[in-house]
Amino acid sequence: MKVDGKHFRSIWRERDGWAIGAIDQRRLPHEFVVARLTSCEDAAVAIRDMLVRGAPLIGATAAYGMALAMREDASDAGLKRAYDTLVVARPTAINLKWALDEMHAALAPIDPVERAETAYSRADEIAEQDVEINRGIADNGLKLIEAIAAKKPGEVVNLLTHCNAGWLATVDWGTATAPIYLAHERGIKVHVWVDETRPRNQGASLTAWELGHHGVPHTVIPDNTGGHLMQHGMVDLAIVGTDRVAANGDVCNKIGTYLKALAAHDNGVPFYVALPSPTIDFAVGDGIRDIPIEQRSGTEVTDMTGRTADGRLETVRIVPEGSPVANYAFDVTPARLVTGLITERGVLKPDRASLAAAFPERIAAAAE
Ligand SMILES: CSC[C@H]1O[C@H](OP(=O)(O)O)[C@H](O)[C@@H]1O
Repeated sequence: MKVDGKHFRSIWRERDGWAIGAIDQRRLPHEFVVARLTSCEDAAVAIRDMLVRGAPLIGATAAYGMALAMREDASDAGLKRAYDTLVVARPTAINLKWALDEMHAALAPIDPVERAETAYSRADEIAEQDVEINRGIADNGLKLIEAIAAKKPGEVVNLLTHCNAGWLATVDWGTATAPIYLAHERGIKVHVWVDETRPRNQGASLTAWELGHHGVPHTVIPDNTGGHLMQHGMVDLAIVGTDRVAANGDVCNKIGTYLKALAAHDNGVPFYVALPSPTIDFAVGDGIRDIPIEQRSGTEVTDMTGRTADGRLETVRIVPEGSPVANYAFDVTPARLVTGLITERGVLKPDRASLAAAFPERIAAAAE
């Protein structure tokens, strides 16, 4: 999307045709730094350390990581090593394994001499497919915003989102933000309550940054504010992203999503989840039981990094030395709390039958 009027994507193939450029999201919002990935290991570290993050972008990065790997070693052993290196970079977003399986399916059957070129072509396809899918999510989610706007002509449609499911979490457009950007571009008055999303602050640092640079009105709020806003009729619609949707419609997303869904359910606020179909894991029948929840370093909770009054970036500790810390990166919202799933093929009920009807080819693949 736009950064000060200039169009950017979150990841791209460099002009040299082989290195990969990506926005280093750890440096935002204070610095706009572009990283250059030149090896499979670079791609794996970028995913693990959250230089890139967000389920679809993790998938695209892994795809390009396989392409970088094929430049290094296109043998069968090299292909397996690349897959095994990348697949463990982060455990929760299913897009990582989905992309690697897509790349493996394209590369394993062919002559190693053809693998590097084929890998870059398939990775490009995965990236372009993400943009196209998210544009479809925008169209389908826009209808929900338009329906609310029609009931309150001339007034602002107030949305709430959690974490960053914006264009920074994908190759472009975002998932939860895609309908918001399209509504804004269509002249609908929207305003977004942006959950700061402790401990990594993806909302405060990333969603606020991208909405601001695209000119979308928004307000950053502490994570615990959403319920109060919903009680007072200040949220018309909640839209979040997801890292994995189980076949039964359970939704895994950034920690705190479940609590927001409970508040929305209690206050009759529509709670939608926006996702591209690669985020659906038909192999998982029960999200709460089966989806692995990543636990990250405690320093993400004990420390905070920000800009000092004189412009320096500093990290400070906010938790007493010696206090134990737990850092669960995701939680699972049961399908019963989800109003609908906004996908590229329409807005679906969060249940097995609806997902299978919309994506029969994915059911067949999961059964193989
Ligand atoms: C469109 S997927 C975005 C999804 O990914 C985020 O997690 P992380 O920043 O740890 O990669 C968060 O769960 C978002 O909803």
